[in-house]
Amino acid sequence: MNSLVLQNITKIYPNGVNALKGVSLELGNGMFGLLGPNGAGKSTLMRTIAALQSPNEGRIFFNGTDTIRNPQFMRNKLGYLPQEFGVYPKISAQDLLNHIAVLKGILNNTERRKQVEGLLNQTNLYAHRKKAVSSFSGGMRQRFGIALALLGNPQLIIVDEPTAGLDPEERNRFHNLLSEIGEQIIVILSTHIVEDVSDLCPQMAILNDGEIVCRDSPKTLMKQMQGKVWRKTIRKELLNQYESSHLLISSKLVMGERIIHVYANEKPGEDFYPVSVQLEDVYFHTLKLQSIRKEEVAC
Ligand SMILES: Nc1ncnc2c1ncn2[C@@H]1O[C@H](COP(=O)(O)OP(=O)(O)OP(=O)(O)O)[C@@H](O)[C@H]1O
Repeated sequence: MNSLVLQNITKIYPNGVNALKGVSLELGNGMFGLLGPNGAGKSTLMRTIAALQSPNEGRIFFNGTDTIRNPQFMRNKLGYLPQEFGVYPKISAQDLLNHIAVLKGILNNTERRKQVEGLLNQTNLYAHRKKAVSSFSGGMRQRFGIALALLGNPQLIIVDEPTAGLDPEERNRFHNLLSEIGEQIIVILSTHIVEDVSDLCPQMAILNDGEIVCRDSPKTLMKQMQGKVWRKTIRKELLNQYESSHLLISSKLVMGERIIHVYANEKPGEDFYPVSVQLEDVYFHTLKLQSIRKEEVAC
């Protein structure tokens, strides 16, 4: 069993942005979802875990080794699929994988060929192995990114915003791929897409404004809110009114109708109906409570 322990990670960029404010987390094998809005600090945290940048304070242990003091230990064990890959060279998928495998220290030809072919198969790219990665679709690039990340049998995989921009079919394929690899090692999935976490991750945390504001299993979090989320269809001009009189956690258009979800211990009024709680309710409720707390502190 692998273990990743973060203790009190703080990151302040040179421009003064305090992107992480004392983040502590403990993870074991399996898929872990790190959910948070844009700017919450997810990529900063992923880059810090990946030993691509140092925190100002705090410690990180992977399988007992301090990886801030010994970043190479982490780099040898890590597969990282960053949010943006930059520009791919115009060489074939197979050649690029082969090249990176050499850089990762897989020098034995037979072993390298076996890994490269295995990964092209696993990511469903074998038929496209001779094509340039620069000609791949978004979904194929993401799967190729996973193949790159898996070279060298890493013990920890970090995927940062992997499904943004993928169509539903590619997203599904990508999910299947991730869940296949997620059992024997630690996989951290950093995303602002709630469904990615609810579909894939038995454990999760919400990061908001540089702080972990909740950490549990999606199941437990949803269960805690069961019976306390209510739905109502309203006229759109009444939205502000409901916002000031209820703890409104979300409002969206469904087939042209404005549907609101509110949090309340008891039925909050006429025409409200109980909702089968989804992770999205947990997420928006958590963010809403945070913003209320911040407003109270500011007053
Ligand atoms: N290199 C940097 N220098 C200065 N500030 C930065 C740098 N990288 C990120 N930030 C700032 O740190 C905060 C957290 O950014 P980060 O990219 O980690 O968040 P995120 O949750 O990954 O968001 P997104 O999903 O939009 O990428 C933001 O305010 C961002 O502007």
